[in-house]
Amino acid sequence: MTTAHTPAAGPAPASVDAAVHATDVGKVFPTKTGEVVALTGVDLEVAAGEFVSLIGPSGCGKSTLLRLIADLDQATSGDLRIFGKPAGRARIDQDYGIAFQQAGLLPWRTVAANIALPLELHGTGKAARADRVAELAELVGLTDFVDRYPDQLSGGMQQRVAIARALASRPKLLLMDEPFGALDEMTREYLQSELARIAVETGAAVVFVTHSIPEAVFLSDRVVVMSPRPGRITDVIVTDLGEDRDEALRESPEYFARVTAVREALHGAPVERANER
Ligand SMILES: Nc1ncnc2c1ncn2[C@@H]1O[C@H](COP(=O)(O)OP(=O)(O)OP(=O)(O)O)[C@@H](O)[C@H]1O
Repeated sequence: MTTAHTPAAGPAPASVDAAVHATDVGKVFPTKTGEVVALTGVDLEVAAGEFVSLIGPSGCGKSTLLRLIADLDQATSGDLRIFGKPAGRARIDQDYGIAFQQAGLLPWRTVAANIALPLELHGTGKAARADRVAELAELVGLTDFVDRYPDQLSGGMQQRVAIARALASRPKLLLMDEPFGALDEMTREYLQSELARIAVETGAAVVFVTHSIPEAVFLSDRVVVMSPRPGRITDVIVTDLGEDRDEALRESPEYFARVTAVREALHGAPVERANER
């Protein structure tokens, strides 16, 4: 098996079906002490149903890129399309769901009512909402907890509620910024397995920001490596690990080889290109 690298530079071919299509995207923040170039020359295409992680040192622009995709901020230059639309249009159409490190649940609402929130905002009727909430609670393994309140749940369970809420409107794209960053290692690995299963079951594409190399490799079809000052993509590693992201994978030589490849790409060391031998 080979570890394939694709060059970070050069615009990807346009595809209307792509979940995300970024061409030469840049973001500059004006500050009192001068301009901060948070992103420059970002070319990235995330195919429908593809799981892509963004990894890199603090300040390399991972969250900024995710925020641009989510229409929480605007690019200074370049072109960004979500399923062929501008990010603002995709937001209105609820084409994507969002889950961040803080689950961000409403404490006065039950689990069911938190999951139902996007459906309420979308004007979904009560009966259809109840059906969908039951479906989502089952998907994330919280059927017995729908009447609980967030402060009665563990951190891992709260994140599962946040994932269910993000999936409520059946988005074909999930945007996740370190959703498991605050969890203990065992819960984290458990939720990684759950997320891998959910991504396959829903067919949603995922753009996932993380600081963890093993997490990125375990979950992703491709790991996008970024570098700061200015924030940019420096490498893209295809994991080629198939759809079965189970516990056996964590012990496999292929998995360790990809972890090593991402680590070397992050540290800027030349990685032996198996496909160029
Ligand atoms: N609103 C802002 N105003 C000014 N500078 C900003 C703003 N948001 C981000 N930046 C700067 O842009 C750069 C990229 O920040 P960003 O948060 O995207 O990095 P990151 O890779 O997600 O970092 P971390 O891993 O620490 O979360 C940093 O230099 C940061 O200081």
